Amino acid sequence: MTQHQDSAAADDSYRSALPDLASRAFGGSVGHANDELFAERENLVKPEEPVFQPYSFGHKGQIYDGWETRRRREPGFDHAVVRLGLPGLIRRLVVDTSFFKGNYPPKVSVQARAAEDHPDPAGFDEAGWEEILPPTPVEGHTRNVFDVDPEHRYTHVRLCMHPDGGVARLRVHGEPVADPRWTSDRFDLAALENGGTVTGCSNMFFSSPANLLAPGLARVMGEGWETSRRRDDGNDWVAVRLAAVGTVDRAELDTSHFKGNSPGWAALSGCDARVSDPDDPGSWTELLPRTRLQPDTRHRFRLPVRSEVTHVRLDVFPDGGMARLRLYGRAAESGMRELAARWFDRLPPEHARAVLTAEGGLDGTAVEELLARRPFAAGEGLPRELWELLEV
Ligand SMILES: NC(=O)NC(NC(N)=O)C(=O)[O-]
Repeated sequence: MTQHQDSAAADDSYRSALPDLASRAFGGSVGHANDELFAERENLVKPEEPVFQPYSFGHKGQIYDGWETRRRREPGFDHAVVRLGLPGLIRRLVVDTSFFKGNYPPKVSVQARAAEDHPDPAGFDEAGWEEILPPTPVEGHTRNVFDVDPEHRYTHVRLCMHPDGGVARLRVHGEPVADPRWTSDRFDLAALENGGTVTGCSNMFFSSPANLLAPGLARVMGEGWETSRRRDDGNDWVAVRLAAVGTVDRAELDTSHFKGNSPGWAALSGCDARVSDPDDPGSWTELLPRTRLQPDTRHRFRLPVRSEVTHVRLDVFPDGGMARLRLYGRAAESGMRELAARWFDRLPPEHARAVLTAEGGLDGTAVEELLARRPFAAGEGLPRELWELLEV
């Protein structure tokens, strides 16, 4: 684990660019806290930055935009359980104590676990938590950043304050890992929740291109991707690595909320990085020719070209903003095997045993043999027998 504060954290561009798996914007939820007398646990995962108004008192005391417990008079620690909106590999924790100056916790710790189905977070047994950040001192009114590298795919995290106090936000940056049992024949190969990721863009002055791949509809312009006004002859673009190699046959280009700043036109192209270099402009094939767009509209296009691609590039002309980009299609068999292996390899052993026994009906010996064969992602992907067993 490495701990640092803002400026050093910004240097690690890989971790900085990862989505916040806990964010409410992706469906994260704080399902349980042992105490929240001063300020509600739900504030922990709000996507917006915390705010503070001095001398604002409610019935319980000063109002804080965070999770705050009462002063503890007995031994112990306070804890809040977050269900990740996007289960995945956790790579950075941000314990943001903004505005908590005389009431921040001297130490925090974080545990994680992987749960099947939808258990009540108040009923989790103590034994199922794996520690990903041991009790560690934090500063008040500070974004306390911890880079971590746990091996497993987790669905829940627990923030502990030792012994008590208040935290404004908990950010859990990481790589989403899709559960292949929830993909269908045709699915959105670009979606963040399926494992799609932005690999580059020309400009992100007003808002991040990662928003294009977020679940659901954008509620406001700020929840999409917006570039600054271009004053040259070029055009803006974003490149996406798909969740799996496959063919894209439908695209949705959603300019909702972009009324005075929608692009005039857009085009899509694809590249198969298994056989050609995405950095070479000659590697890209047209999927959707340059097409007129309307402001504030969910455009749907059928794409005639059906070659297998690993990356898709959206060009907008000349600049502007877009709420969502959806790229529906079919994963190639090799792509699906790899996607499934990425998930299976990272299941904590107990979770993998539960999945194989419940869904696959395998006996104990067969289960242990399969676990001993991990990792599958480095080779051919998840073997067909397992694939069929799990009805992926
Ligand atoms: N002035 C305070 O912030 N006091 C207390 N907290 C709230 N929210 O009033 C406390 O004791 O931690």
